[in-house]
Amino acid sequence: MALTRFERFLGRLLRAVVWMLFAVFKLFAPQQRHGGVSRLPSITNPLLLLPAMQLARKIRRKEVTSVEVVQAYIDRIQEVNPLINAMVKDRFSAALQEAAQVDKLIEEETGGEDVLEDRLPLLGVPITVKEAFALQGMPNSTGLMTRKDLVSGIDAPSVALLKRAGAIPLGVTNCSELCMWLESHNHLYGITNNPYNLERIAGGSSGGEGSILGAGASVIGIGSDIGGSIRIPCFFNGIFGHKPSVGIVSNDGQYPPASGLQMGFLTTGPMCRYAEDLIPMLSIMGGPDAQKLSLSAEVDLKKLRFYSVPHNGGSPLVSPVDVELLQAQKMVVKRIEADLGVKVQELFIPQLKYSFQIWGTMMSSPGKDGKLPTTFAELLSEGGKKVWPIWELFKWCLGFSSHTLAAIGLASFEMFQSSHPSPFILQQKDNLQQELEKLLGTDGVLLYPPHPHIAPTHHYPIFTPFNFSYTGIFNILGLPVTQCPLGLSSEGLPLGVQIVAGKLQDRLCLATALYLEKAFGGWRDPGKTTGKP
Ligand SMILES: CCCCCCCC/C=C\CCCCCCCC(N)=O
Repeated sequence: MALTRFERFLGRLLRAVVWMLFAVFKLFAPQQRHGGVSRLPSITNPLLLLPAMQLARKIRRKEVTSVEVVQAYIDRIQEVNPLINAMVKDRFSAALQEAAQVDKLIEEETGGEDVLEDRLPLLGVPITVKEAFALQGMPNSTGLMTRKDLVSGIDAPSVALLKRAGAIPLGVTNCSELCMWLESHNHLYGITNNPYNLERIAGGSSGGEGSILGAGASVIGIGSDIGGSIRIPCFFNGIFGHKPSVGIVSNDGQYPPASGLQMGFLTTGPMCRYAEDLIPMLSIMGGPDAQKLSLSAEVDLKKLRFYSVPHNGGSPLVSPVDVELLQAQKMVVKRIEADLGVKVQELFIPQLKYSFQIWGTMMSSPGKDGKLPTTFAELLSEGGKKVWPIWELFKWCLGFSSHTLAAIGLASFEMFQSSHPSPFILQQKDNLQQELEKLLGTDGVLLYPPHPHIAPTHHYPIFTPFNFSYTGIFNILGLPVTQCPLGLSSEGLPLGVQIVAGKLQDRLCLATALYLEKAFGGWRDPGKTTGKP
C-alpha cells in the first residue's frame, strides 16, 4: 500500500519538528559526566566469556568453583557499573555464600555429574534480575518513588524456577518507570547507559538487564515485554532475548501486573549473551508448560520458509529504518540463501503501517469481563497522592515532580485516547493476524527490524515515542520473537534483527538465532569495539 502525498508530507514535517525540538532539548538537558571515560574496559577474565550452560558444566565437573565464577562477575560489575548504572541493588555477599554452599554440595555429591545436570542445570551460575520482578530481600519499586522502601518477601515464579535450577542472583537491575518506556530512567535510580557508548540509551524497559549483559557483567538475566521491553534493550546492547509465545512463562510476581486484555500481551522471558543459553533458560522458566513448545525437537533450517520484511511500509508516526539496519537485514537474507540453499521472500505487509494504532487500541481495550485496564495515571498514583497528569507536567517543568517526563507524557497521552476502538483499526489487526498466521504456519520464519534506529542518544525516544511499535505489534499478535545481534555499526553500536515465528513455534526462531550467532559472531565485547566512541 503506497503512501499518499499527504502522508509523506506529514511524515517529513513531523521529523523536521522532532529534530528541532530535540536540538532545543539538548541545549538545556543536563549533561552526564563519566569521569572522562568514554568506553568500557575490555574483558580480561576468560570465565566471563563462557555461556551459562558451559559454566554450569565446568562447575559440576569441578574444573572451576562457583565461588570463582560468582567472584569474577562481581569484579566485572564493580568495574563497569559506575559507568553504566545498570545494577541498582546487589546481594554480593549472599551470592558468595550461596556459591560456597554449591561448591560444598558438588564436593559431597555421590550421584555423579548427570544427576546434578538433571536436577540443577544452572547450579552455581550467576544471574541478574530486572528490578520489576520480586526477588526475595531485594527492592521491587519498578522505578516508582512511592515504592522505594518495598522489599520483596518472596520470589516471582519465573525467578523461583531459575533459582530452583541452581542459579545464584547477584542483584537487581534498572528499568523504566513502571516498565512503560523505551529508556531505563527513573528518579529513584537514575538513567542507565549503553555499554557500547555511554551517551546512548540502553533501551527499556529491561534496560538494566540489557546493559549489564551487554557489558559482559552478567551472562543470563530475566526480562519482561509488553511492547518490546525484552527485545529493544537486547537490540541496543547487542545480546539475545526471547519473547516467548503467550501463556508459557508465568508473568506473576512482577510490578505492575497487566490488567484487562493486556494480560494476553505481556510475556516474561530470557535475556542472555550467548544463543545456546536461550533454550535451556526457556525450558526452566516455562516449567511444565515449556513442553508445549517441543524445544528439544530438532529443527532443519533448510526445510523452513523464510520471509524478510524490511520496514513497516512508512507510517508517518514512525521514523524510517536506518540504512545500516536495512543493509544488515539484507546481509542476513544473502547469508541464509547462500548457506541453506533456500529463497528468502521479501514482503511488504500493508497493515504493519498501523502497528502503533493497533497496539494502542488493544492495550486500552476492556478484558473479557468488560473491565477496562488500570490506567497509567492510576498506576503512577500507587501508594502516594493521586497523579493529575497536567499538574504533574507543570511540576516537572519546575523540577518538583518525582516522575519522569516520559511517564507524565504517557499519563497525559492516555487522557486523550478514545475508549471506543476504531472498527478500521480492529479490522487491520484481524487482517494482519490472519495473514501472518497463514504465512508462518508451523514452518515459517520472518525477519523484521527491531526498531527504526540503532541505539539513539539519551532522551531521544521522548521525541519519537511511536518507534517501539516495530516490537509492540508482535505482543498483540501473541507471536514468539527472538532478538538476535548482527555485529556492530560503523559507529560501533549493535545491529540486530527480530526473528518471528508462528504461535508455539518458538523453537524455529531460537534455532535461527543459533545459526545467525555462528554466521555473524553474536555478542561482542564493548571494550574491544573499533567504532567511534
Ligand atoms: C513525553 C512524550 C510521551 C508521549 C507519549 C506517546 C505515547 C506513546 C505510547 C506508548 C509508548 C510505550 C512504550 C512502551 C515500551 C515498551 C514497554 C514494555 N514494557 O514492553
